[in-house]
Amino acid sequence: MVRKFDISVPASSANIGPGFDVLGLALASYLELQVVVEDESSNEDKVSSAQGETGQDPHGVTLTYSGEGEASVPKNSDQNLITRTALYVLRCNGLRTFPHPTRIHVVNPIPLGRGMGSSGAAVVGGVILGNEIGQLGLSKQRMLDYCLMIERHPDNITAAMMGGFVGSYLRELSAEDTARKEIPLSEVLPEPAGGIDTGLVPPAPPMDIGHHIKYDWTPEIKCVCIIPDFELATAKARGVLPGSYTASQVIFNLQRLAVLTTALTRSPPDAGLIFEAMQDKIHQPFRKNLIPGLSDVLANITPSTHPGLLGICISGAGPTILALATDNFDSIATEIMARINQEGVSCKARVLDLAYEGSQVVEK
Ligand SMILES: Nc1ncnc2c1ncn2[C@@H]1O[C@H](COP(=O)(O)OP(=O)(O)O)[C@@H](O)[C@H]1O
Ligand SMILES: N[C@@H](CCOP(=O)(O)O)C(=O)O
Repeated sequence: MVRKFDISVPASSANIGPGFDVLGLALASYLELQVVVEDESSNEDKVSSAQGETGQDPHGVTLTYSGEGEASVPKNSDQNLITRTALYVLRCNGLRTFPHPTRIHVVNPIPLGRGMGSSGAAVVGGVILGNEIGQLGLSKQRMLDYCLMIERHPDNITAAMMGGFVGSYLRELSAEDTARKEIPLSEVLPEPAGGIDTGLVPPAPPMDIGHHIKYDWTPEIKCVCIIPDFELATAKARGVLPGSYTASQVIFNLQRLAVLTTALTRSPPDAGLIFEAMQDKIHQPFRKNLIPGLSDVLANITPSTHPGLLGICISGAGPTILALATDNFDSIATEIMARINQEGVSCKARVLDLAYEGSQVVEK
């Protein structure tokens, strides 16, 4: 029996200024996994026979790619983030490998390492892939737990899984569950073992790690994404943040966060309110120097210089810059790009709507 299905997962923009590790917007640009499973009955330990037949992939998966990351991402199923994540989900649920043969074609429009949630989308796609391949029947809420074992900040993951404009937090866990959540990534996603199945069962996630709420969104607001032509690993951009903050820095952000989540639901949006509510003291001041031209952009492009603009922030960990706007999208993008170009960095712009629905599986 042949089963064919597509999984689509939206890009995302996290933080939106003051909501560091809290707010996420799902963006209408989708990572797509086109999956063909030719024999669903063979999901047993067939690692060695699969290896023998394909001669290449340790799990007998044919993984092909087009789009962003085509040249650079690993195509081996035990190295690729999407398939490693799916293997993690399968192994937590008593299945050792993919059914053989499995073919996966990835179409990826989300640029890697730019702050548009490429790794979050890959992790969400991988968890959904594991759920579908293993026919596990996990709910989206339970799948979020698996995602959060791999990417520990809930903002991108929740937006990519659930869609829309979301706020999320990680639940405080019991001592026992905290220990399980802190398990090193290498144990959750074991390093490639050259196809040798050690039989180890990875730690399953605690139940209900992340909670979220989906806010309304004013549909006339679009996301103008200015994407510089260089990668900034999220780990590096988290590495420049301080270990502690003053009360005034924290209060500054809390005040704005409380206003911003409702301000973005009102029509017509109040540009003066939103612009100020998108200011931040928790991450942007420390990351600014990693993005040439950003200080200039933040200081000089405002709703009074550019009607239609509502606010500007770093998208996720950067280097993409996110401008929320209701009008004049092209002129806002051109002005931001010019200031980044002045620093010798080229960039491109994309104007995106919100992805209201989040991740989806479509049977073919
Ligand atoms: N579609 C994908 N397939 C495989 N790996 C991916 C994919 N997308 C992202 N990754 C992995 O995630 C890394 C980028 O993650 P990260 O630094 O968090 O940036 P981003 O802001 O884009 O999420 C890539 O270098 C790659 O290792
Ligand atoms: N809250 C995180 C978000 C990272 O998003 P990404 O799209 O850059 O992976 C952070 O700011 O570090």
